Amino acid sequence: VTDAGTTGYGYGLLDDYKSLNTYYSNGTYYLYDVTKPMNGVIETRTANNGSSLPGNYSVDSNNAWTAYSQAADVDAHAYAGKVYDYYKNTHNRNSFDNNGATIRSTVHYGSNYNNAFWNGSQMVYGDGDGSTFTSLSGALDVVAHELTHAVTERTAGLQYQYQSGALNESFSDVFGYFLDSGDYLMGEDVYTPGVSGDALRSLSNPPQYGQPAHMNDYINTSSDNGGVHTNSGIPNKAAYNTIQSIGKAKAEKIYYRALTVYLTPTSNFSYARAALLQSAADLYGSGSSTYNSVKAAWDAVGVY
Ligand SMILES: O=C(O)[C@H](CCc1ccccc1)CC1(C(=O)N[C@@H](Cc2c[nH]c3ccccc23)C(=O)O)CCCC1
Ligand SMILES: [Zn+2]
Repeated sequence: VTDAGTTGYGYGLLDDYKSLNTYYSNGTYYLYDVTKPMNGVIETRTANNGSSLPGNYSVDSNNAWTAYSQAADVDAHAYAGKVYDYYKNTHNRNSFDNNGATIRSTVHYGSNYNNAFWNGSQMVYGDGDGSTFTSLSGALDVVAHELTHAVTERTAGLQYQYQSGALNESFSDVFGYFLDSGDYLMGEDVYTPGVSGDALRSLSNPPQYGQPAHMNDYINTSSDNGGVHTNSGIPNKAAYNTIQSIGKAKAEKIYYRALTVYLTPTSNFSYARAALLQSAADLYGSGSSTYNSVKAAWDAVGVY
């Protein structure tokens, strides 16, 4: 058999069956998805619990990716494909650069590594320590969060500090919701596997996980790049208010337009309000109920 795109299957971290777009070459199957338009490739690799990137391709002998040790690879690959499809089908964006850039993930990064990140070139996922986290690629909202950092980097370029950094964080959480909109929680599928119902963050109730939900409670700090993972609660709450009043379909159009057309590297919360209002006006009219709902959403968190 010559080299070819193939379809395999496997089980994710929640023991859920997933079909996989794989690649066959010379007796080995790879997590290498060649089904996207304009040669947009999605590839998944493993660091084998080391810390050198990008690591080696995840491989299998028979295209049945059923070993538990492969579950993080299966989820990273399948979820990256889902996020690719979301940006292409909903926003007509072909990968994070809108030019078919290869989407690369590396799983099994580090030892008991309780985090994940976009490093400017690729997504990287730890396996967690089994108590605080399980493998972080096991959550679609986490994968969408990381890939949205790549989109933000190529569009608004929001600097990762203070208010622009909290906006950067918020847009990643909000698009995490757009992908995984069964709840307003962030990371619930991989956070504290031994505890059900908790999460890393909540868009509907940021204070539940130690985040402010109003400008009066903005945290002035230099840690975490100026509290980017804390102060994101304020724009996250505004996004929740917006989604609740106008619905997901309109909200995702407004958020994508603000991110790709109006926001800049130094945009602050007030500028984000203006960018979202302008996007609402562009798409639905400046006197529309949609416009007024976005205005009310930001009034409610004390950002004008
Ligand atoms: O993408 C991001 O914003 C986070 C990237 C964190 C990071 C940055 C630079 C180098 C290494 C890691 C990763 C995620 C995050 O929100 N991390 C938070 C919360 C967190 C996860 N694991 C932790 C361990 C200790 C403390 C905090 C955390 C953080 O790093 O603050 C996003 C979704 C889930 C994990
Ligand atoms: Zn982030």
